[in-house]
Amino acid sequence: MSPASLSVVPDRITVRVPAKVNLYLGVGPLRDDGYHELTTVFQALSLHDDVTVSRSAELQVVTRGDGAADVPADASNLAMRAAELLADWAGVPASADIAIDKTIPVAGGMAGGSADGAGALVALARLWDIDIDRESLAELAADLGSDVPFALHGGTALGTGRGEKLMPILSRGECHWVLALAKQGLSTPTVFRELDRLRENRSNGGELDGDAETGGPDELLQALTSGDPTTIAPLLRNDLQPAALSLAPALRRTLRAGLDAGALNGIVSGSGPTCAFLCADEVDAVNVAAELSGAGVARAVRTASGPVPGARIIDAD
Ligand SMILES: C[C@@](CO)(OP(=O)(O)O)[C@H](O)COP(=O)(O)OP(=O)(O)OC[C@H]1O[C@@H](n2ccc(N)nc2=O)[C@H](O)[C@@H]1O
Ligand SMILES: Nc1ncnc2c1ncn2[C@@H]1O[C@H](COP(=O)(O)OP(=O)(O)O)[C@@H](O)[C@H]1O
Repeated sequence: MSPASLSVVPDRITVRVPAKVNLYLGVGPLRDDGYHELTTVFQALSLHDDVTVSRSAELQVVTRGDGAADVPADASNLAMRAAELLADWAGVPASADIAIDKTIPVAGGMAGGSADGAGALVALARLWDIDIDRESLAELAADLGSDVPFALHGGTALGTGRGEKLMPILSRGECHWVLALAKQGLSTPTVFRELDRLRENRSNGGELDGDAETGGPDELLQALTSGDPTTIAPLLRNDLQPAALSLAPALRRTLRAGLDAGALNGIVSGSGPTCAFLCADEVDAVNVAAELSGAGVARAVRTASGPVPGARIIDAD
């Protein structure tokens, strides 16, 4: 046997996967399949979950770290669903121990569950020695959830369809963020439903705060090529924000506190309730984070930067 054919498949693999923030989230009408048509600009952030897989006779998952108690340990865990989906695709038995180390807030609008699904796909493809091309992996990811393909992709990308169709975006420099984590999560489908309700209300003569009829993300895409945070900041937009604020009104105070602390701009991250503040540079981000912590408007405050790469193996033995 030649040395090459002895190529070793590791028994234990760790994949690191980033959280995301939507710099732009345009929500179109509700489709017949229950999803909304989106135009979104994702950025992957330096806040991550680590997914470690190792050999086992069964398939099981354990979650540790921030919010672990709120993550299901059964077949509904996105990492377990990823394992079943990949095993099915490859025709191999779905057996592995999966350990998730969470830093991404659960139900926080930062795609933590999606990150774990993407991480499990990448880690298990290696553990089970499955030869799968990027395109097929992205298709499996899209089956798991609208945000999962971006967790594989990372960087900065334009998402269309229900968010699963991706195009990389040219962006220069680094964005420095402060993240205000909330005590309680928000359910993504509930927030989309609330937006539909508010829009229905508006069409009957009511007002929908912050749902301005503006153009697409072209100006933001242009600003991202300049890499200047002061140009990017006023172009941040999230159509889900009025719905998240309607369900969690206390977030208005959080957003105000971030601006008072010196952030260039603040938005609800995706379906919320995490609030993301763009800062001028790393030093400003540390100062804003310190002041925001003191304001008592968040469960925890973190700093993060982006863009960072998507799901990648960081350890294998
Ligand atoms: C809102 C966003 C913005 O990036 O992320 P989060 O803030 O939740 O992380 C995403 O669209 C969430 O993506 P993801 O969390 O993968 O959602 P999915 O599992 O695909 O869908 C969960 C539910 O959200 C609603 N949904 C999701 C995506 C979409 N384009 N339209 C929708 O209406 C549907 O009710 C769907 O049944
Ligand atoms: N591995 C996982 N990590 C976090 N949540 C998960 C996971 N698997 C399933 N879930 C479920 O998905 C829901 C949404 O979680 P998450 O992806 O963290 O939030 P969001 O969709 O707001 O970004 C959670 O409330 C939880 O019930």
